[in-house]
Amino acid sequence: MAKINFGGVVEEVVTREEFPLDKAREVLKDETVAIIGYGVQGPGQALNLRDNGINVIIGQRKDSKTWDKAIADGWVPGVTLFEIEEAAEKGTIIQYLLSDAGQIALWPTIKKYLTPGKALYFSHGFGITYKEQTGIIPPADVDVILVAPKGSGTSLRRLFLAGKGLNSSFAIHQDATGKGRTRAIALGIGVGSGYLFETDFRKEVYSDLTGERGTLMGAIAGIFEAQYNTLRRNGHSPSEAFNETVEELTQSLMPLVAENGMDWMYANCSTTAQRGALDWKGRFRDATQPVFDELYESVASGKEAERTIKLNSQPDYRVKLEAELKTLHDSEIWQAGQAVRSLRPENQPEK
Ligand SMILES: NC(=O)C1=CN([C@@H]2O[C@H](COP(=O)(O)OP(=O)(O)OC[C@H]3O[C@@H](n4cnc5c(N)ncnc54)[C@H](O)[C@@H]3O)[C@@H](O)[C@H]2O)C=CC1
Ligand SMILES: CC(=O)[C@](C)(O)C(=O)O
Ligand SMILES: [Mg+2]
Ligand SMILES: [Mg+2]
Repeated sequence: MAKINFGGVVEEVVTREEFPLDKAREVLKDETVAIIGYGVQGPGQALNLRDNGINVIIGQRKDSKTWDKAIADGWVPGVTLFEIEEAAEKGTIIQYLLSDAGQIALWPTIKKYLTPGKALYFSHGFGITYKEQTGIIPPADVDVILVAPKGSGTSLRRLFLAGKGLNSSFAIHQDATGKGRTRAIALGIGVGSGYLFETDFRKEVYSDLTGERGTLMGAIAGIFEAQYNTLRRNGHSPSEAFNETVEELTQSLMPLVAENGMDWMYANCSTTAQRGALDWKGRFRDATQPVFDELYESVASGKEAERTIKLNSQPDYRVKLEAELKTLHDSEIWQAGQAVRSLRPENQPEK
């Protein structure tokens, strides 16, 4: 493992340099990787592994939209695309990439195919960590490993095609064969990760649930709405409010942060902006800190898992979820956004 200094803390991580793709191919050459579920992570990981020369098959319900999507992506029924049980039987490594609620529902089925020496792979610490609630307790004679790409399966695939990659965490819950660790790292490299950092299943799920409920998705949407509302209530147009809240952030400022950090983004803004941002940053931190602490507590106590399982296991969960997403879609801020995006130069018809 490479020792890298992360802001003064030295961590041991796996880089693509020390664990190149050739090594991953060598480790996995006799394995059949069965990807169970073809939702968001499934396609991203499966296609990257396939393009990297790993032997991959897909397990997916036949009467589903994603079965057709798998065919469109080049998976062949009876050759590389199977019903879930058949794929689970054929796989030596089972990548369990159903939704977290789906994993609970299908566990009794999948468990049957976990014969000694196989590996069970997750991209989330959820099922194992909250085992009292999920009932997912693998047999002792299989490897139980995790690789969790830090981002959407859609980005995992897009970045791979662009010659880039997302970073992933990896973890070993059980190394029954003694090959578990190498299997996990090889798969992490194979799915197209940037570098890999080690974690455990509990830390993975605690950080993941906090991140997506927090700055990555929940907090950012909430803070967008709050600022947008303030501007609108004070007479600003949707155009002005949206540009000043979202468009400028995604189009101009966050790419600068991604490239070279927050201080560099600040340095490329006016001294007026820098003065104000430095003055207000602490206020926002202090106002949200209690919310983040409450969120972490809700994750660690299992409350978030309980709510997710309960709501996502209801037969009509998709209808309800889609209604909520539609409300978000139809809200003024995101409708204004649609209009703003349509006016981007690259979205204008060529003259
Ligand atoms: N969405 C993402 O980009 C990320 C997801 N993850 C993790 O990866 C895993 C998979 O997540 P997603 O790809 O988002 O899943 P998803 O919500 O897209 O569902 C994946 C598949 O599960 C199938 N499914 C759901 N319930 C089922 C059931 N009862 N029986 C049979 N099939 C069922 C669906 O047909 C779909 O093909 C989860 O553990 C998630 O936390 C990790 C990192 C990012
Ligand atoms: C994309 C990702 O890693 C998330 C936000 O944690 C998820 O989709 O669960
Ligand atoms: Mg995540
Ligand atoms: Mg997540």
